[in-house]
Amino acid sequence: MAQFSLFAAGPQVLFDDPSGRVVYIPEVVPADTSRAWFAQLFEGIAWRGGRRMMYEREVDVPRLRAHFELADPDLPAPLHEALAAVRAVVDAPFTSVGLNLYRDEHDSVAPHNDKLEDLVRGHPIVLLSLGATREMVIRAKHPPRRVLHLDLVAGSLLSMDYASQFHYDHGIPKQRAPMGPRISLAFRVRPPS
Ligand SMILES: O=C(O)CCC(=O)C(=O)O
Ligand SMILES: [Fe+2]
Repeated sequence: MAQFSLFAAGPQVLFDDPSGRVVYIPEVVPADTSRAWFAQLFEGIAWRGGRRMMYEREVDVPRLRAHFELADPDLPAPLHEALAAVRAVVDAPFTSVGLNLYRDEHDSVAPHNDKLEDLVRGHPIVLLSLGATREMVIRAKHPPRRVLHLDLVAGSLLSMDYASQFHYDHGIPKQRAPMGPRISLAFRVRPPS
């Protein structure tokens, strides 16, 4: 089971019950480090757009993405360092990192749970935020439909356990106010393919 081994600025347990455990941990990465990682990843990653079907129409995925296996010998240096920072706080044998780039307030990720077939039971998904602060909405799938609005600040971690993916959706909604770019790094323990 994943365990927290070190609490930088103090974790905020958003919920921890049979429906799942979700914990926000601010200030895990110092501001100058998270700025440097952001700049290196923003410039250095081969970001990909995507297409998906929506209401029987193909549309752009409203953000850019990238993905690495953590065992990749070509893993970019900031991702190595970010993995070490995450592993210092969340003790799970992460195997992959998914990167999302929200270019501005128009980019988003629709409410979803992470695909269970991409996750090993018992291990959390951990999101490390860089760049602009964006709001995450976490909403229970079943009544009473508890809703949490959470600001994901640069340098923070959000850990969502496996069970929470059954019971909650999470998303990053579009905003009206102008926003700078944000990068999130989603560390996962994926089953061997
Ligand atoms: O950008 C985020 O913090 C959330 C990303 C996410 O939910 C995902 O990649 O599955
Ligand atoms: Fe997700």
